[in-house]
Order: sequence, then C-alpha cells, then structure tokens
Amino acid sequence: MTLKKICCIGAGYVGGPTCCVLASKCPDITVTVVDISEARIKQWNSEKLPIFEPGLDDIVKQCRGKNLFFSTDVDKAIIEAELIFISVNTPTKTYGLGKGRAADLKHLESCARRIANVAQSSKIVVEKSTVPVRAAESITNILKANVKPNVKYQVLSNPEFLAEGTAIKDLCNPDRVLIGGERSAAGQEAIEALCWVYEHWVSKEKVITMNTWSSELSKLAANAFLAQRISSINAMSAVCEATGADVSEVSYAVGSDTRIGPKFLQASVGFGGSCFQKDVLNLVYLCDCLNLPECAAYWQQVIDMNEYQKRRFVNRIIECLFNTVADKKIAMFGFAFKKDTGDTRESASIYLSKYLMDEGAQLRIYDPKVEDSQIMRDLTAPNISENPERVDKLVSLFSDPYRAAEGAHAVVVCTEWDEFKTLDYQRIYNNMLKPASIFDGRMILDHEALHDLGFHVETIGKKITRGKVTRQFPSV
Ligand SMILES: NC(=O)C1=CN([C@@H]2O[C@H](COP(=O)(O)OP(=O)(O)OC[C@H]3O[C@@H](n4cnc5c(N)ncnc54)[C@H](O)[C@@H]3O)[C@@H](O)[C@H]2O)C=CC1
Ligand SMILES: O=C(O)[C@H]1O[C@H](OP(=O)(O)OP(=O)(O)OC[C@H]2O[C@@H](n3ccc(=O)[nH]c3=O)[C@H](O)[C@@H]2O)[C@H](O)[C@@H](O)[C@@H]1O
Repeated sequence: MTLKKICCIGAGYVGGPTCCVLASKCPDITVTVVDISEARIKQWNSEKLPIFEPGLDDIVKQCRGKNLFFSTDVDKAIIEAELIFISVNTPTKTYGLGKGRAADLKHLESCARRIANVAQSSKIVVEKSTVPVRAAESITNILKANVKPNVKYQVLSNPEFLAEGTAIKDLCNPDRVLIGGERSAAGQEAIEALCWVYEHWVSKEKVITMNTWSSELSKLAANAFLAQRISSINAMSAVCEATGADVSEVSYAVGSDTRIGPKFLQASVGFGGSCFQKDVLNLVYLCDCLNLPECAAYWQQVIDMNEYQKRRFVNRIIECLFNTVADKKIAMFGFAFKKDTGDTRESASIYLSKYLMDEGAQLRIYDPKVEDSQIMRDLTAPNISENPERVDKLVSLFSDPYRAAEGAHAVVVCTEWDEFKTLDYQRIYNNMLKPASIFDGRMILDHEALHDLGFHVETIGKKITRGKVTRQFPSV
C-alpha cells in the first residue's frame, strides 16, 4: 500500500519536526500539519518558527509550500488524508482522578472524536503522542462507535523517541522506529503502509513491529529507563560529595562497562523537560492501577531522587552564601531544560528559581534562546508563585550574561549551553561582589581555573580544591 496524503494533528515539538523530516524524505507524499492554535500555525508559516531546533529552519524552507503545509483547517486535512498522526500534548492531569500522575488524554480523545465526525473514507490513525497502555483501544472504541458506512479504521501505535535539541538528527537517523498494531490482516496492512513511509529513509532492520500494547508500554519504559539512569548517577553524586570521590570519574568508570554504556550518565542539577517526569508518573499510576504497588514505588523513586537533587543543590547555594540569600543578587545562567532548545517545560531552572525566590533572592536570569515572556510565565505559574508581583520585584531578565552577573554575589549555571564554557570569567569575577561564588549545576566549566581566578566554586558530585589536577573525562 502506498500513501499520497498524510496529516498530523498537533504542530508542537513532535508534530512539527517529525512532519518536516517526513516531507523532506518523502517528496511523493503531501504532509499537512494542523493545529487548533492559530498563533502556532501562523508562526510555522512565518520566518520565525515557533520552536528552536538546530537544522529545522533549513528543512522548512526546503519543503514548505511544496509538499509540506501548516494549517488550522483540521477537518479538511482529516478528510483528505489516508493516514493521520495524532501528535497532541498528553500532560499530567492537574484535576480529578489520577491528578498529578495520570496522563490527561482529553486532547487525544477530542482528536479521535473529530476524526470520527468528519472522515468520509477509511483512515489509518497513528498514535504518536505518548500515552498509557491501551489508549489505542479507547481511540478505536470512539472511532468504531461513530463509524459511517464504507469507512474503516486501523489504529497504530508509533511512539516518538526524538530528543529536543537533536530532533532533526534523531529523526533522520533513528535508533529504531516502533510500530504497534492489531494482529489481523487489516492490522498488518496498516502496519505495512506505515513501514513503507519510514522505509523512504530508515533501513528495514530498524523498523520494529509488535503488538499495540507492547509498543505503547515500550515508550514509557524507554523514558523511565533513561530517567532512572540520571537519577542513579545523581544519587551517586551525593555520595561523591560526601566521600571525596568525583562523579565524572565514577560515571566514566561505570559507563566503560559495555554492559552499562556511557550515555545518560551525566550528573546534573536534575532532569527537566516535558516528558521524563510526566511519563514516569504515568507509569507509576499505571502500576498502582494494576495493583502493583512495589513496581509503582520503585519508579516513584526516580522522581523523588530528581526532586532531592534540585533541593540539595539549592541548599548548597544557600549554605555557601552564609546561610542566607535574602536580597542577594544571583545570576542564573540558562533557563531552558537543556542546551539547544528554547523549551522550558519542567526545566530544573524553574524550581531552582522558585526555591531561591522563596528565600528572598534577587534573580538575574539570562538564557540565549528562551523568550523573556516565557520565563515570566513559568515563574508566575500558580504552582511556582502565589504572588506574581513579588516575582516581578525579585526577577530581572538580561540579554547579556556579563550584565546579568554584574554586582552579583553568585553565578549559578543551570543549563549546559556551550557559550557558557567560553565566557570571560575574569571579567565576570571583576564585576561581581566579593567573595564571588559560582555554582556549576552542569559540570561544564573549568573549575580549577575558576578557583584560581578567585571564585569560590561548587559543582555537582565533587569538591573543588586549588591546584588539584583532575583528568577530564569525556561526557556523553
Ligand atoms: N517534546 C518532545 O520532545 C517529545 C514529546 N513526545 C510526546 O508527543 C506528544 C506531543 O508533545 P509536544 O509536541 O511536545 O507537545 P506540544 O504541546 O508542543 O504540541 C501539541 C500541540 O497539539 C495541539 N493540540 C492539542 N489539542 C489539539 C486538537 N484537538 N486539535 C488540534 N491540535 C491540538 C496544541 O495546540 C499543541 O500545539 C506528547 O504526548 C509527548 O509526550 C514524544 C517524544 C518527544
Ligand atoms: O519522550 C520524550 O519527550 C523524549 O524525552 C527525552 O528527550 P528530551 O527530554 O527532549 O531530552 P534529553 O536529552 O533526554 O534530556 C532530558 C533531561 O535530562 C537531562 N540529562 C540528560 C542526560 C544526562 O546524562 N543527564 C541529564 O541530566 C537533560 O539536561 C534534560 O534536562 C528522551 O531522551 C527522548 O528519547 C524522548 O523521546
């Protein structure tokens, strides 16, 4: 089966880049990305795209208006497409049953209802959003309960594994593509149609097919395993600080075992991003619902350790600044949840800022990609601050890291942007209050050199001492 028209509902961090790469690799397919947000679609059709992702601009320029279209006309795109990706957000529920843990599937359900209402021909519906196990069954039930004559549906699970900041690279050269479907002739035909799309650029061995529930669960499992590695190394970082071991050395030694591998063993101020916490909580909730409390408690620890790491780091800042940060100026370098993205969802910086604001610190924030309005939205969100006017008083935003650090008591590196490695720290030191402290929450700076400039230096997972020669271990 070959396909001519594909539509994707949801023009976000996944739907946008995924469809851009799909359009560039499949010139024989017309790809239309639709969204209910007019503002987002307007940006996709403008010079300034709604998301920053290395390499994305070039692909959009190459395909937009040829076989790649962005539109708010959801119904038209559904009617015309043979295959529909659902790529809408599935955040943690903030109300009702499962509040704070379960995934909120209201957007997914609304897409299923819309497809059922407007479709006039058979469709393959592909769940690309991350969902709890058996969500495809709910989609199928909604579609089948509203089915029209001569319209048939097949629902597939095709979770996305891209990471922000490397999305284009990940999409062009994925480790694997996962497709789950129904074990029936019609199910197999739908699976083959989606395989055909991916095989335009992904080799056959990398396209893995399986049953729908395994595919849905594999996505949650993959994120849980990745998050667990970070929490494990972060737990080790606390042991390192208490013993004189160096977490980079421990990470290198542990990761050199080919059974363990070196990736995702970088200790940090805690993981952020829209998915790790959401998906692990989703798994915890699933385990609880399945009456597997020991499994739920096991995965909950991954989240608890992440929370502990953020708290621990802030407590150290406060301790080192003579047990009070009230009215002290603290320059925060980086607000995005990782480098090479402007995304701040669940960024550790938000929580570090919150805890420091709770102590009355004056924050001076700089990030090369995050919009000022986004920072203020994050810091005035109801779960972060009950008093937006206080946030206004405590927070200043800067477009230059040197200005942010001027007159500050401390610099805190929250995001591992490359540019922070090459700043003129002598200049920064000269313009700070003394003693000048630097807290490297990402372990990216040359700590001994900073120490020699006169800074009091603190980082994750090791004690900094003057003149100590440490081997630099490659981080992954
Ligand atoms: N952000 C990431 O790096 C990754 C995200 N995922 C998963 O992909 C899904 C989407 O995530 P993001 O793209 O980050 O979310 P996002 O919030 O950036 O984008 C979702 C888009 O869907 C739109 N939308 C919501 N309901 C709609 C409806 N009924 N009709 C049309 N449009 C609608 C929203 O307006 C929004 O623009 C989530 O389930 C997430 O867990 C999976 C892998 C990576
Ligand atoms: O489902 C998703 O949304 C995606 O979640 C993550 O991707 P992403 O959150 O974009 O970025 P990561 O590179 O995984 O980083 C997540 C967080 O962990 C932190 N991290 C990462 C690696 C590490 O060794 N240490 C560490 O603290 C990062 O700084 C960041 O805050 C996964 O890597 C993707 O495979 C997955 O598709």
